[in-house]
Amino acid sequence: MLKIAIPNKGSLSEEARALISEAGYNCKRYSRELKVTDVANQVEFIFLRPRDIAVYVQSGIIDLGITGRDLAMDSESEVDELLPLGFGRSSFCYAVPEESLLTPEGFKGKRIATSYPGIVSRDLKNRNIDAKIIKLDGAIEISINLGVADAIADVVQTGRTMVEAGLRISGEPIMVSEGILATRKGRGDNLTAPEQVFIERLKGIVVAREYVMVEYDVPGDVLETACAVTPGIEAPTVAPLRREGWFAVKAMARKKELNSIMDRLAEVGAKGIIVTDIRTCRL
Ligand SMILES: Nc1ncnc2c1ncn2[C@@H]1O[C@H](COP(=O)(O)OP(=O)(O)OP(=O)(O)O)[C@@H](O)[C@H]1O
Ligand SMILES: O=P(O)(O)OC[C@H]1O[C@H](OP(=O)(O)OP(=O)(O)O)[C@H](O)[C@@H]1O
Ligand SMILES: [Mg+2]
Repeated sequence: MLKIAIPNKGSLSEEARALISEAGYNCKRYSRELKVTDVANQVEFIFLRPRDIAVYVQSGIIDLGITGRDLAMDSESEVDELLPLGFGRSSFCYAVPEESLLTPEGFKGKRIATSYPGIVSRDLKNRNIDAKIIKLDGAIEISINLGVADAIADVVQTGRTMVEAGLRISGEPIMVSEGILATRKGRGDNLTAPEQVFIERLKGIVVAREYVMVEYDVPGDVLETACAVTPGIEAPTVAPLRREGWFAVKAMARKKELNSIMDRLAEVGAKGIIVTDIRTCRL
């Protein structure tokens, strides 16, 4: 039976379960079960600490796992990223007190607090800087205030926690992260049929979340201009309207470009522009 690990708590947990349910699998926990078996799909979902998932995946005990790219990197496990999942997006950054001029280049001999010692020690090594890493479990932002560190390295999403702690980001982000689907290193070209089905279903949803379906009516003389605004994936669908010289156009478009696309369509004379979400897709 296919064994898939899901974070049992933390930022990735809820979205991972929602994605898997949307893909037609049953991973519903009623209380604190460590495993849920989806008999119909022959999959065993195992609930693990997100930080441990890459370690299990590397060993081959678990076939596939959802974790954070930063957590996988920190654990120094030998895993391959099969699919970025589009949630749990964050940057991993150094920060120092707002008034401090300290930059990562000046970290020699300083104390850096983090819960990601693997990432930080590797980064400091790349920079050829000898600093002391203080390993803490959480609430990293307060550590400078409490006097145990001179700088920190932590996850930044909105940046609110850092600002509230009176800190500012120092230097470029060390890495950007999001939830990922991982497998043991080198297995990527050698996946079983049930694993491929699982990946394709997840990919369908992850891609669909980035796109919308745009439909509109347009007069023939500006059809080409409008199609250039919504080229779709292959090409837009164009059908004649029951109105002389008018056409209906339908195409997928990137969600983040949507408002500018609508502005441009309206400008060229498109009417009845309708946008709908796509739940899942196979491109
Ligand atoms: N505020 C956040 N927004 C988005 N992603 C986040 C956020 N905080 C942590 N992450 C991501 O979630 C993963 C860490 O999950 P983990 O469960 O270990 O920490 P957590 O969400 O801080 O949970 P907890 O602190 O409750 O243990 C990492 O991949 C990290 O980049
Ligand atoms: O940039 P922001 O939007 O403020 O989010 C980032 C914060 O969120 C997480 O903390 P969490 O709430 O999980 O607490 P923790 O530090 O104890 O892990 C992370 O460790 C940062 O502290
Ligand atoms: Mg946390």
